[in-house]
Amino acid sequence: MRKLGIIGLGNVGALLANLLVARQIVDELVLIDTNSDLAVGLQNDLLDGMSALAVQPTIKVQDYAALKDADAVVLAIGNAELLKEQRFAELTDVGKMMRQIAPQIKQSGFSGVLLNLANPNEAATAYLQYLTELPRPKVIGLGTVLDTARLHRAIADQVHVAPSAVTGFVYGQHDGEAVPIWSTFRINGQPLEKPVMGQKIDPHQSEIQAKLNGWYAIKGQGQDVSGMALWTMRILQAVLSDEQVSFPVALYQPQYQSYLSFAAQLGRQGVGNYTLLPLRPLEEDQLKVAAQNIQDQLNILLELPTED
Ligand SMILES: NC(=O)c1ccc[n+]([C@@H]2O[C@H](COP(=O)([O-])OP(=O)(O)OC[C@H]3O[C@@H](n4cnc5c(N)ncnc54)[C@H](O)[C@@H]3O)[C@@H](O)[C@H]2O)c1
Repeated sequence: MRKLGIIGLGNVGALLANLLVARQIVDELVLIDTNSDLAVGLQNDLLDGMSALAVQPTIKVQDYAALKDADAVVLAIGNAELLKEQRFAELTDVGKMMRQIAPQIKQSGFSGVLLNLANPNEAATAYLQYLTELPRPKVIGLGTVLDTARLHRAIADQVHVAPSAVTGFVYGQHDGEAVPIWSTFRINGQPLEKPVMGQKIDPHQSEIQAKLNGWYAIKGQGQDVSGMALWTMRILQAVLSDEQVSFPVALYQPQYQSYLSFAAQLGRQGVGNYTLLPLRPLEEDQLKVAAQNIQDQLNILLELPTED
């Protein structure tokens, strides 16, 4: 029995619910939003379409208690409108939303994996862990998973290979101090320095192109939710099937004493073994800067006035 919850049913949460149902990777789905009409509307829309599917999950709405035995809960709350102002504009709004949600998650007795999609991702994930008091390995964020996928695609495009032929991680801070760990990047197992079919990779050009591709998504559609929803599905599958595959999610990294995007094996336990690759001194310095930025944002959340 695969049971998942989604809290926040805006652009991201609704798309994710549709994908989970259509791809038939969930048996029970719990949908929650402060806007009850939205939750009931999405439930009815999904139920109308589901008779076309061989596997039909049960869908509950607005029921925190039903999260008790969920394998994972995704937090897709936020305020997409604020993103038009600047990339970290959601910080205090997301903090206030989490304050309202966390006690209800706690009260439900939920003990699965909590996956945060809200931004600023690493700081908000740290705050969520603080509020829910769930064990740190159980509270993760999407982190730099999408930044990593974008960079794989940009590198692959330069030398005309499939993005899946490219491996390597971006660490640090999603949308902020993202740090490509160049020493970990490979194309079909070969380091980036080695030409592919006689063509040499320009890593910095691919970094610029990856950012540009993300910008095109937002400029054209006003949002970049498809990549995010599909990678969220990928993480959920790793958790549900206890895959123990490494992804650069937002997690607590003891070496930096902070939540940070860093690769670790994911499975039903949440974070398993960290993927400890040798980092260059410059990369370590950049990660320290990212950890400090995240801590500064977390401090703002920790100091939010209680009456809000
Ligand atoms: N990591 C990425 O690449 C990436 C990409 C796109 C969006 N995001 C982030 O995902 C989050 C969601 O984005 P979106 O576009 O779906 O936002 P949205 O504004 O469309 O939806 C947010 C939803 O959260 C609900 N909500 C607000 N407070 C709540 C509460 N206390 N309890 C339950 N529900 C509540 C709202 O009613 C709304 O339906 C944002 O933080 C956004 O920045 C991240």
